[in-house]
Amino acid sequence: MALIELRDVAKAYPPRRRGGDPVHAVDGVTLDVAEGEILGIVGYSGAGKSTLARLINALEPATSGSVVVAGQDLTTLRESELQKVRRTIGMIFQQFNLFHSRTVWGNIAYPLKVAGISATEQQERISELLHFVGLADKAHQYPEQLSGGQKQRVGVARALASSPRILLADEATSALDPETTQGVVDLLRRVNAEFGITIVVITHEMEVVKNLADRVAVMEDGKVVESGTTFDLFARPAHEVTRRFVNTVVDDMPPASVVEELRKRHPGRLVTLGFREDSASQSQVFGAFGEAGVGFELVYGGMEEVQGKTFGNLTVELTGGRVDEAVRVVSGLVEVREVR
Ligand SMILES: Nc1ncnc2c1ncn2[C@@H]1O[C@H](COP(=O)(O)OP(=O)(O)OP(=O)(O)O)[C@@H](O)[C@H]1O
Repeated sequence: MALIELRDVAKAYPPRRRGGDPVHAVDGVTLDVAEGEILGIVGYSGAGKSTLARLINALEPATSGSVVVAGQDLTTLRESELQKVRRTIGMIFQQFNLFHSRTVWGNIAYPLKVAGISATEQQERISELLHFVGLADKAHQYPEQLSGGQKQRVGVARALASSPRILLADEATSALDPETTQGVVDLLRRVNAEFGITIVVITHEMEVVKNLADRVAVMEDGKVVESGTTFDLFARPAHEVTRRFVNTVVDDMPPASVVEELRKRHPGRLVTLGFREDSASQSQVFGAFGEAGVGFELVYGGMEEVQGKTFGNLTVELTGGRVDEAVRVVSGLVEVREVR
């Protein structure tokens, strides 16, 4: 059984104006998150990602459908039972949400105090967590003395303090620069690998999804429009929204503005070759061009690695030789699209 099971879940808010329509923030979502998995939830602003997170961590009730976390159907639980479920879920946020008047130590101690953990145990746990997130030397500093990346590390340590089974990260890296983001992504991978904690990452940053998630669900207008393994989604995005997200980090065909520039320098035939893990290799494809006496030059695109598998879209200029015959042969090996 999955650790999180959403079945036809909907959340509607009252109309914004009197006489208006209700806002369907989440609209019929069915989704499973397996124990130990890292799921990315991607979508533009207003797609319903944060609302879905609030349904999973029992901060709000669903309007309809069922939300089952660790075998418990949240829609049937009393408040005291919901509180227990909330304790199994840690959260980290875009703005870190640290207590500014408490030190790093005090921030991490807070959930432990609330849970009534003894002072000795608190000491031990906090010191362990500080080492884990690499902030042992910052215990007595205040959040304002820390960088964004360090603040988020405190956020992670505080979320882990109560030993959750699930960590929900809501745009947790969106306020950080790319290098710091990668540091937090690496930390979250360790959280998952070393403690087996299931992670749900809500983000609009595809670089984060690419480097962190096992599986991805793409949301639009409150619905999951596409889901699959991270590799499949990146290598073969089916829905328009997915394609737009994937194209922020993976080159597809060159866009019109680039084609115009390419044409000035490359008068030959331009084709985009789509390499996938189960298609032919680059040496087979370029060998076929060579055999037909066709010259080729790479002019746009590149190869990507996702989940340890490579794929990519390479646009090449073909010149001379038996080009039609070569393109026919290569079409049987990889996906070939003409650039016009
Ligand atoms: N408490 C609320 N009351 C009324 N409408 C809400 C409430 N919370 C969210 N909404 C609406 O529900 C829709 C989905 O919002 P949500 O915040 O879940 O989207 P999101 O994908 O997380 O976007 P963002 O990244 O901008 O937060 C939006 O139209 C939003 O205005």
